[in-house]
Amino acid sequence: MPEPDRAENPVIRATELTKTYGRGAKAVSALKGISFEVPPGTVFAMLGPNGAGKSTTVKILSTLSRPDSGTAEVAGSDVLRQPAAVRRDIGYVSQRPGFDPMATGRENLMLSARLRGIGRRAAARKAAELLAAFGLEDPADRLTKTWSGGMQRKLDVAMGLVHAPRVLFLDEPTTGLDPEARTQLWATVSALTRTSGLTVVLTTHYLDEADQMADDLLIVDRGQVVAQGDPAALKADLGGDTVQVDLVSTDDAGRAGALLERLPGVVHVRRDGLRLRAQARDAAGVLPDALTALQRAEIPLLGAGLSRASLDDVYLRYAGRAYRASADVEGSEVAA
Ligand SMILES: Nc1ncnc2c1ncn2[C@@H]1O[C@H](COP(=O)(O)OP(=O)(O)OP(=O)(O)O)[C@@H](O)[C@H]1O
Repeated sequence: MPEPDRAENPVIRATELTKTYGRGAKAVSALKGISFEVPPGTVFAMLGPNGAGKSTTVKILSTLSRPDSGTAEVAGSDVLRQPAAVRRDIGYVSQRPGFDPMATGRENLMLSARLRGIGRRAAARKAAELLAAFGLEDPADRLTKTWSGGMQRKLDVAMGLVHAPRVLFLDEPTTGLDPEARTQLWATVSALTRTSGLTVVLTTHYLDEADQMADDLLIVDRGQVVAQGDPAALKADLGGDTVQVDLVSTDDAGRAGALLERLPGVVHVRRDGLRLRAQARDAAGVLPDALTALQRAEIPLLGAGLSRASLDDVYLRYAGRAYRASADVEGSEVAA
Protein backbone atom coordinates (compact mmCIF):
# COMPACT_ATOMS: atom_id res chain seq x y z
CA MET A 1 0.00 0.00 0.00
CA PRO A 2 1.38 3.45 -0.83
CA GLU A 3 2.12 5.69 2.13
CA PRO A 4 0.34 9.07 2.03
CA ASP A 5 2.57 11.59 0.30
CA ARG A 6 2.98 14.28 2.90
CA ALA A 7 4.93 16.49 0.50
CA GLU A 8 1.78 16.80 -1.66
CA ASN A 9 -0.39 19.89 -1.31
CA PRO A 10 -2.77 19.62 1.62
CA VAL A 11 -6.33 18.75 0.58
CA ILE A 12 -7.66 21.01 3.35
CA ARG A 13 -6.14 24.21 4.61
CA ALA A 14 -7.93 26.07 7.41
CA THR A 15 -6.51 29.39 8.55
CA GLU A 16 -7.50 31.27 11.70
CA LEU A 17 -11.17 30.26 11.64
CA THR A 18 -13.34 32.02 14.20
CA LYS A 19 -17.04 31.64 14.93
CA THR A 20 -19.26 33.07 17.66
CA TYR A 21 -22.88 31.99 18.12
CA GLY A 22 -25.36 34.51 19.58
CA ARG A 23 -24.70 38.02 20.81
CA GLY A 24 -24.01 40.00 23.96
CA ALA A 25 -24.15 38.14 27.26
CA LYS A 26 -25.36 34.96 25.53
CA ALA A 27 -22.52 34.86 22.97
CA VAL A 28 -20.66 31.54 22.72
CA SER A 29 -17.23 31.69 21.17
CA ALA A 30 -17.16 28.28 19.42
CA LEU A 31 -13.92 28.78 17.43
CA LYS A 32 -11.17 31.12 18.54
CA GLY A 33 -8.78 30.96 15.58
CA ILE A 34 -8.31 27.39 14.43
CA SER A 35 -5.64 26.61 11.81
CA PHE A 36 -4.56 23.25 10.39
CA GLU A 37 -3.74 21.34 7.22
CA VAL A 38 -4.83 17.87 6.15
CA PRO A 39 -2.63 15.76 3.84
CA PRO A 40 -4.48 13.90 1.05
CA GLY A 41 -5.33 10.19 1.35
CA THR A 42 -5.26 10.14 5.14
CA VAL A 43 -7.66 9.74 8.03
CA PHE A 44 -7.62 13.02 9.94
CA ALA A 45 -9.33 13.02 13.34
CA MET A 46 -10.49 16.02 15.33
CA LEU A 47 -10.62 14.98 18.96
CA GLY A 48 -12.13 16.96 21.80
CA PRO A 49 -14.83 16.88 24.46
CA ASN A 50 -18.41 17.95 23.70
CA GLY A 51 -18.58 21.63 22.85
CA ALA A 52 -14.90 21.86 21.81
CA GLY A 53 -15.81 23.20 18.36
CA LYS A 54 -15.39 20.10 16.21
CA SER A 55 -18.81 20.13 14.53
CA THR A 56 -18.60 23.87 13.93
CA THR A 57 -15.28 23.39 12.13
CA VAL A 58 -16.64 20.55 9.99
CA LYS A 59 -19.75 22.57 9.13
CA ILE A 60 -17.59 25.48 7.95
CA LEU A 61 -15.38 23.18 5.86
CA SER A 62 -18.41 21.53 4.29
CA THR A 63 -20.03 24.96 3.52
CA LEU A 64 -22.98 24.42 5.88
CA SER A 65 -21.89 27.35 8.03
CA ARG A 66 -19.82 30.50 7.51
CA PRO A 67 -16.91 31.55 9.72
CA ASP A 68 -16.90 35.06 11.22
CA SER A 69 -13.31 35.38 10.06
CA GLY A 70 -10.54 33.25 8.64
CA THR A 71 -10.30 31.26 5.42
CA ALA A 72 -10.51 27.65 4.38
CA GLU A 73 -9.77 25.74 1.21
CA VAL A 74 -11.09 22.25 0.56
CA ALA A 75 -9.94 20.20 -2.45
CA GLY A 76 -8.51 23.35 -4.00
CA SER A 77 -11.65 25.51 -3.65
CA ASP A 78 -12.40 28.32 -1.21
CA VAL A 79 -15.35 27.50 1.07
CA LEU A 80 -16.68 31.06 0.97
CA ARG A 81 -16.00 32.01 -2.66
CA GLN A 82 -16.52 28.62 -4.37
CA PRO A 83 -19.01 26.72 -2.19
CA ALA A 84 -20.57 24.79 -5.11
CA ALA A 85 -17.17 23.45 -6.16
CA VAL A 86 -16.43 22.42 -2.56
CA ARG A 87 -19.80 20.63 -2.33
CA ARG A 88 -19.06 18.68 -5.52
CA ASP A 89 -15.83 17.33 -4.06
CA ILE A 90 -16.98 16.42 -0.56
CA GLY A 91 -19.31 14.03 1.21
CA TYR A 92 -20.77 14.96 4.60
CA VAL A 93 -22.24 12.48 7.08
CA SER A 94 -23.85 14.23 10.02
CA GLN A 95 -24.31 12.98 13.58
CA ARG A 96 -27.98 12.24 12.82
CA PRO A 97 -29.11 9.36 10.58
CA GLY A 98 -29.66 10.49 6.99
CA PHE A 99 -31.26 7.38 5.47
CA ASP A 100 -34.96 6.73 4.86
CA PRO A 101 -36.02 3.88 7.19
CA MET A 102 -38.95 3.01 4.91
CA ALA A 103 -36.69 2.34 1.92
CA THR A 104 -34.21 -0.50 1.36
CA GLY A 105 -30.45 0.03 1.55
CA ARG A 106 -30.12 -0.18 -2.20
CA GLU A 107 -32.96 2.31 -2.73
CA ASN A 108 -31.37 4.76 -0.29
CA LEU A 109 -28.07 4.60 -2.15
CA MET A 110 -29.76 4.93 -5.53
CA LEU A 111 -31.71 7.96 -4.34
CA SER A 112 -28.57 9.65 -2.97
CA ALA A 113 -26.80 9.07 -6.27
CA ARG A 114 -29.75 10.34 -8.32
CA LEU A 115 -29.91 13.48 -6.13
CA ARG A 116 -26.26 14.05 -7.03
CA GLY A 117 -27.26 14.03 -10.70
CA ILE A 118 -25.98 10.53 -11.49
CA GLY A 119 -27.89 8.60 -14.21
CA ARG A 120 -30.02 5.56 -13.28
CA ARG A 121 -27.63 2.87 -14.59
CA ALA A 122 -24.53 4.43 -13.11
CA ALA A 123 -26.42 4.93 -9.82
CA ALA A 124 -27.33 1.22 -9.72
CA ARG A 125 -23.70 0.28 -10.38
CA LYS A 126 -22.46 2.64 -7.67
CA ALA A 127 -25.04 1.31 -5.17
CA ALA A 128 -23.94 -2.28 -5.82
CA GLU A 129 -20.27 -1.32 -5.50
CA LEU A 130 -20.82 0.46 -2.17
CA LEU A 131 -23.02 -2.32 -0.76
CA ALA A 132 -20.15 -4.73 -1.47
CA ALA A 133 -17.44 -2.41 -0.08
CA PHE A 134 -19.37 -1.97 3.18
CA GLY A 135 -20.36 -5.64 3.53
CA LEU A 136 -24.05 -4.76 3.20
CA GLU A 137 -25.03 -7.08 0.34
CA ASP A 138 -27.08 -9.44 2.53
CA PRO A 139 -29.52 -6.90 3.93
CA ALA A 140 -29.38 -4.69 0.79
CA ASP A 141 -32.98 -5.25 -0.29
CA ARG A 142 -34.62 -5.16 3.14
CA LEU A 143 -36.19 -2.01 4.59
CA THR A 144 -33.45 -0.22 6.53
CA LYS A 145 -35.70 0.18 9.59
CA THR A 146 -35.05 -3.56 10.16
CA TRP A 147 -31.24 -3.17 10.03
CA SER A 148 -28.92 -3.15 13.07
CA GLY A 149 -27.49 0.18 14.26
CA GLY A 150 -24.07 -0.75 12.87
CA MET A 151 -25.48 -1.54 9.42
CA GLN A 152 -27.48 1.69 9.39
CA ARG A 153 -24.40 3.73 10.25
CA LYS A 154 -22.41 2.05 7.49
CA LEU A 155 -25.21 2.94 5.08
CA ASP A 156 -25.04 6.59 6.16
CA VAL A 157 -21.31 6.60 5.42
CA ALA A 158 -21.81 4.81 2.08
CA MET A 159 -24.44 7.42 1.12
CA GLY A 160 -21.78 10.11 1.58
CA LEU A 161 -19.65 8.38 -1.05
CA VAL A 162 -22.05 7.92 -3.98
CA HIS A 163 -20.47 10.71 -6.03
CA ALA A 164 -16.86 9.58 -5.34
CA PRO A 165 -15.86 12.67 -3.33
CA ARG A 166 -12.24 13.54 -2.61
CA VAL A 167 -12.97 14.34 1.03
CA LEU A 168 -15.48 12.66 3.33
CA PHE A 169 -16.51 14.41 6.57
CA LEU A 170 -17.81 12.12 9.30
CA ASP A 171 -19.24 13.87 12.34
CA GLU A 172 -19.03 11.51 15.35
CA PRO A 173 -19.42 8.43 13.13
CA THR A 174 -19.51 5.74 15.81
CA THR A 175 -21.40 7.39 18.68
CA GLY A 176 -23.94 4.91 20.01
CA LEU A 177 -22.48 1.87 18.22
CA ASP A 178 -21.41 -1.26 20.07
CA PRO A 179 -17.67 -2.08 20.11
CA GLU A 180 -17.89 -4.65 17.31
CA ALA A 181 -19.79 -2.33 14.99
CA ARG A 182 -17.30 0.47 15.74
CA THR A 183 -14.33 -1.75 14.91
CA GLN A 184 -15.97 -2.82 11.64
CA LEU A 185 -16.66 0.77 10.61
CA TRP A 186 -13.07 1.79 11.42
CA ALA A 187 -11.74 -1.03 9.24
CA THR A 188 -13.97 -0.10 6.30
CA VAL A 189 -13.10 3.60 6.48
CA SER A 190 -9.35 2.91 6.76
CA ALA A 191 -9.51 0.58 3.77
CA LEU A 192 -11.24 3.27 1.70
CA THR A 193 -8.48 5.79 2.27
CA ARG A 194 -5.82 3.25 1.34
CA THR A 195 -7.49 1.97 -1.82
CA SER A 196 -9.12 5.07 -3.28
CA GLY A 197 -7.01 8.00 -2.11
CA LEU A 198 -10.03 9.38 -0.26
CA THR A 199 -9.32 11.76 2.62
CA VAL A 200 -11.50 11.22 5.68
CA VAL A 201 -12.00 13.93 8.28
CA LEU A 202 -13.76 12.62 11.34
CA THR A 203 -14.73 14.19 14.62
CA THR A 204 -14.78 12.11 17.75
CA HIS A 205 -14.78 12.36 21.50
CA TYR A 206 -13.50 8.79 21.81
CA LEU A 207 -9.78 8.69 22.61
CA ASP A 208 -9.42 5.10 21.41
CA GLU A 209 -11.11 5.91 18.11
CA ALA A 210 -8.70 8.79 17.45
CA ASP A 211 -5.76 6.62 18.48
CA GLN A 212 -6.65 3.70 16.21
CA MET A 213 -8.02 5.53 13.20
CA ALA A 214 -6.04 8.70 12.77
CA ASP A 215 -2.97 9.14 10.62
CA ASP A 216 -3.08 12.71 11.86
CA LEU A 217 -4.80 14.08 14.91
CA LEU A 218 -5.96 17.55 15.89
CA ILE A 219 -6.81 17.94 19.55
CA VAL A 220 -9.31 20.74 20.03
CA ASP A 221 -10.34 22.25 23.33
CA ARG A 222 -12.63 25.24 23.92
CA GLY A 223 -12.39 26.43 20.34
CA GLN A 224 -8.62 26.17 20.08
CA VAL A 225 -6.07 23.68 18.74
CA VAL A 226 -4.05 22.36 21.66
CA ALA A 227 -1.97 19.74 19.80
CA GLN A 228 -1.52 18.27 16.34
CA GLY A 229 0.43 15.32 14.98
CA ASP A 230 0.25 11.62 14.42
CA PRO A 231 -0.93 9.83 17.57
CA ALA A 232 2.26 7.78 17.98
CA ALA A 233 4.47 10.89 17.70
CA LEU A 234 2.29 12.84 20.14
CA LYS A 235 2.63 10.04 22.67
CA ALA A 236 6.38 9.70 22.06
CA ASP A 237 6.82 13.47 22.54
CA LEU A 238 5.61 13.10 26.10
CA GLY A 239 8.93 11.51 26.96
CA GLY A 240 8.01 7.95 27.81
CA ASP A 241 5.64 5.95 29.94
CA THR A 242 4.08 6.89 33.23
CA VAL A 243 4.42 5.92 36.86
CA GLN A 244 0.96 6.24 38.38
CA VAL A 245 0.47 6.71 42.09
CA ASP A 246 -2.97 6.77 43.73
CA LEU A 247 -3.01 8.74 46.97
CA VAL A 248 -5.32 8.19 49.93
CA SER A 249 -5.74 11.90 50.55
CA THR A 250 -5.44 15.01 48.40
CA ASP A 251 -3.67 16.62 51.40
CA ASP A 252 -0.57 14.65 50.40
CA ALA A 253 -0.66 15.68 46.73
CA GLY A 254 1.72 18.63 47.02
CA ARG A 255 4.39 16.75 48.98
CA ALA A 256 4.11 13.58 46.91
CA GLY A 257 4.28 15.53 43.64
CA ALA A 258 7.43 17.36 44.77
CA LEU A 259 9.08 14.07 45.78
CA LEU A 260 8.31 12.44 42.45
CA GLU A 261 9.54 15.46 40.50
CA ARG A 262 12.95 15.19 42.18
CA LEU A 263 13.48 11.54 41.17
CA PRO A 264 16.13 11.00 38.47
CA GLY A 265 14.52 10.19 35.09
CA VAL A 266 11.19 11.88 35.80
CA VAL A 267 10.28 14.35 33.05
CA HIS A 268 7.27 15.92 34.72
CA VAL A 269 4.44 15.16 37.11
CA ARG A 270 0.73 15.81 36.55
CA ARG A 271 -2.13 15.51 38.97
CA ASP A 272 -5.60 14.23 38.20
CA GLY A 273 -7.66 14.08 41.42
CA LEU A 274 -6.04 11.55 43.74
CA ARG A 275 -3.83 10.22 40.94
CA LEU A 276 -0.32 11.50 40.27
CA ARG A 277 1.28 10.62 36.97
CA ALA A 278 5.03 10.93 36.62
CA GLN A 279 6.22 10.76 33.03
CA ALA A 280 9.62 9.06 32.83
CA ARG A 281 11.94 7.78 30.12
CA ASP A 282 12.42 4.55 32.08
CA ALA A 283 9.21 4.36 34.09
CA ALA A 284 9.83 0.73 35.14
CA GLY A 285 13.19 1.77 36.63
CA VAL A 286 11.68 4.81 38.40
CA LEU A 287 8.77 2.93 40.03
CA PRO A 288 10.80 1.31 42.89
CA ASP A 289 12.48 4.65 43.67
CA ALA A 290 9.09 6.36 43.72
CA LEU A 291 7.67 3.81 46.17
CA THR A 292 10.70 4.07 48.44
CA ALA A 293 10.61 7.87 48.47
CA LEU A 294 6.88 7.98 49.27
CA GLN A 295 7.20 5.31 51.97
CA ARG A 296 10.06 7.21 53.64
CA ALA A 297 7.92 10.33 53.67
CA GLU A 298 5.09 8.27 55.23
CA ILE A 299 2.64 9.10 52.46
CA PRO A 300 -0.01 6.33 52.30
CA LEU A 301 -1.05 5.00 48.87
CA LEU A 302 -4.11 3.23 47.51
CA GLY A 303 -2.06 1.78 44.69
CA ALA A 304 0.76 2.34 42.24
CA GLY A 305 1.72 1.04 38.82
CA LEU A 306 2.99 1.67 35.32
CA SER A 307 1.04 2.71 32.28
CA ARG A 308 2.04 3.22 28.68
CA ALA A 309 1.72 6.74 27.31
CA SER A 310 -1.83 7.21 26.00
CA LEU A 311 -3.78 9.95 24.29
CA ASP A 312 -5.23 10.63 27.74
CA ASP A 313 -1.72 11.69 28.78
CA VAL A 314 -1.33 13.76 25.61
CA TYR A 315 -4.59 15.56 26.33
CA LEU A 316 -3.70 16.13 29.98
CA ARG A 317 -0.34 17.57 28.98
CA TYR A 318 -1.61 19.96 26.32
CA ALA A 319 -5.11 20.86 27.57
CA GLY A 320 -3.95 21.00 31.19
CA ARG A 321 -6.76 18.81 32.53
CA ALA A 322 -7.83 15.20 32.34
CA TYR A 323 -9.87 14.26 29.27
CA ARG A 324 -12.47 12.35 31.26
CA ALA A 325 -12.94 15.25 33.66
CA SER A 326 -13.30 17.84 30.89
CA ALA A 327 -15.73 15.60 29.02
CA ASP A 328 -17.77 14.95 32.16
CA VAL A 329 -17.98 18.66 32.83
CA GLU A 330 -19.65 19.01 29.44
CA GLY A 331 -21.98 16.12 30.25
CA SER A 332 -20.72 13.71 27.62
CA GLU A 333 -20.38 9.96 27.61
CA VAL A 334 -16.80 8.90 27.06
CA ALA A 335 -15.66 5.45 26.07
CA ALA A 336 -13.92 3.49 28.79
N1 LIG B 1 -26.32 26.81 16.49
C1 LIG B 1 -25.74 27.11 17.64
N2 LIG B 1 -26.19 28.12 18.42
C2 LIG B 1 -25.59 28.44 19.58
N3 LIG B 1 -24.50 27.83 20.08
C3 LIG B 1 -23.99 26.81 19.35
C4 LIG B 1 -24.58 26.40 18.11
N4 LIG B 1 -23.85 25.36 17.61
C5 LIG B 1 -22.87 25.13 18.51
N5 LIG B 1 -22.93 26.00 19.55
C6 LIG B 1 -22.00 26.09 20.71
O1 LIG B 1 -20.69 26.23 20.19
C7 LIG B 1 -19.75 25.45 20.93
C8 LIG B 1 -19.06 24.47 20.03
O2 LIG B 1 -20.01 23.52 19.56
P1 LIG B 1 -19.67 22.32 18.54
O3 LIG B 1 -20.96 21.60 18.26
O4 LIG B 1 -18.88 22.83 17.42
O5 LIG B 1 -18.74 21.41 19.47
P2 LIG B 1 -18.34 19.90 19.27
O6 LIG B 1 -16.92 19.83 19.67
O7 LIG B 1 -18.68 19.44 17.91
O8 LIG B 1 -19.25 19.15 20.31
P3 LIG B 1 -20.28 17.97 20.08
O9 LIG B 1 -19.47 16.74 20.16
O10 LIG B 1 -21.20 18.12 21.26
O11 LIG B 1 -20.98 18.19 18.80
C9 LIG B 1 -20.58 24.79 22.04
O12 LIG B 1 -20.46 25.59 23.21
C10 LIG B 1 -21.98 24.80 21.51
O13 LIG B 1 -22.93 24.84 22.57
